[in-house]
Amino acid sequence: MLGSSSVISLGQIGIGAAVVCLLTIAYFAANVLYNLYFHPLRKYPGPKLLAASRIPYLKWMFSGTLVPEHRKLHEQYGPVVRTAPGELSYISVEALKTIYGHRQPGEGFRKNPAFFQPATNGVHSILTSEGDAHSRVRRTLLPAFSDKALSEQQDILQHFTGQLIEKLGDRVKNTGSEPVDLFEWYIWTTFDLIGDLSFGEPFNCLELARFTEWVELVFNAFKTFAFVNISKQLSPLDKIVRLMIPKSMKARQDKVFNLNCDKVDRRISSKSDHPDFLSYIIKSREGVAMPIQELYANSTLIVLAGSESTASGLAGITFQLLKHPEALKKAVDEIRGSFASEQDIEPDRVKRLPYLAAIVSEGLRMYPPFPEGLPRLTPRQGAMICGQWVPGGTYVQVSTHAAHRSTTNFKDPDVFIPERWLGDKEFATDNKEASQPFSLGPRSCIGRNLAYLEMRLILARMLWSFDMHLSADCQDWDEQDSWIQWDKKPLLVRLRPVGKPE
Ligand code: HEM
Repeated sequence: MLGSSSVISLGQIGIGAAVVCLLTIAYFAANVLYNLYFHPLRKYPGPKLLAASRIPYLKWMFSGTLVPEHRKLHEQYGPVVRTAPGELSYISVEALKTIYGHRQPGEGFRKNPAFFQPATNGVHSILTSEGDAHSRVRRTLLPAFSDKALSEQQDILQHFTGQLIEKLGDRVKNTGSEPVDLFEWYIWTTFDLIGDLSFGEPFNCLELARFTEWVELVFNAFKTFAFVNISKQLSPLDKIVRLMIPKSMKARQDKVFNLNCDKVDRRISSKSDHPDFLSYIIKSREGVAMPIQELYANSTLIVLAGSESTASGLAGITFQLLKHPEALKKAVDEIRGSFASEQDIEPDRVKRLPYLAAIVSEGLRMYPPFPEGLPRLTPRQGAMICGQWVPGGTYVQVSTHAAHRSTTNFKDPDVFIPERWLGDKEFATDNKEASQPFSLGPRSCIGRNLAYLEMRLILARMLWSFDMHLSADCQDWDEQDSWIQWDKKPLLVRLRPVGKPE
């Protein structure tokens, strides 16, 4: 009796499981059919596989190959491609202006909330806040990035650039022609600088010529964000996937955040007049110009946003320059011909060197530090993009690298030609506005002028002080995967102090 009832119940379980399986298959099949034949984006060009399901897109995100895949898609399908069931990618200037440009009345293009999470204390930073909250934070932070602030911060920039040159000089003296990993040295410099500008104290990477604990903890933070983003898109399995993220990762995030809070507290109580970012936010009469929890969130974000990105840009520009001897010679001639001594290489003067400006623009076009698109959601009421209607709630983006490397925007897009930024007639048809490494509009990079100045000053002093040769095994250095930022490899370069015989 007992045996037969358990057989029946096993049978019932089997039937139940089969029904669940069939229903799941039917749900997915109906979803695929809807995506292909009834979805409002069905008429947009793109491969059927991408229109049917988001899985191939997530696979590219996971494997770090979004950048080359987007480029291939735009080469095959044109300026707009349906890259997932509810997602469109663009490469034109018109799309850039519509999606990221200044807000029209009404609800604009929001950052995709699935991708942008608040800081560890649950408070949104400038990067993740929206609407009026974002405008208020941006207004409060802007004085710290103004021209006036930048000119007051020049000594700090000079100090760390000088330290980089001095330490590299010592290193070359001790190890001779052994190549150095310039990316590593650039990142130590930009971290020290951003630490000093954010908290009034550097991270001491240059001093010790290595990553210090704090920097090691936050280096590659964007890679972690990329994997959290992927997990969030696997709904309804996202909760299970997130359970698989090691607890140590969360503990690491908390530790960094708490260390930052201590640094901010120390800086506020120091009452120092060091011209760092906080000095423009701490007002002696009114106290601090934003709630303290918001200040913690923003200080942490600024260190993350302003360190690896600038080092990445510097490494990309140096790589291109060393691969192109003619451009390198012109840059060296301009720098060594413009100054009488190293002390004369001042931020105000490097800003006026046209060839240096052109190599920075061209280097960032070829190797934008954030090469993927910046995802946005269309407003609820929908929007016209490039003359075509896009329904509300659609994911849209301009794929940065694909736009920078498209023949519809640039002649010979894969060739490093600084002259295209100097009015060379051969490149008169270039669509220069399509190169936007800092994005544009109200959410564009607030640290753009600082980053430009930092990169120009460091490059000028490197080219003044050293003859540089790219190591033979780094000729394909820029072939890299990406998880929000490039997954950088060591940039091995042999340095010889100028004037020193081989
Ligand atoms: C070459 C170096 C840099 C590049 C290529 C770069 C690029 C960008 C891009 C593309 C965005 C837009 C992000 C989005 O829309 O989601 C952005 C935003 C931002 N960047 Fe940068 N950045 C660089 C350096 C810096 C520096 C040095 C700082 C500060 C010290 C900084 C601070 C910020 C902040 C605070 C935002 C958020 C702005 C907002 O949402 O209003 N960045 N950056």
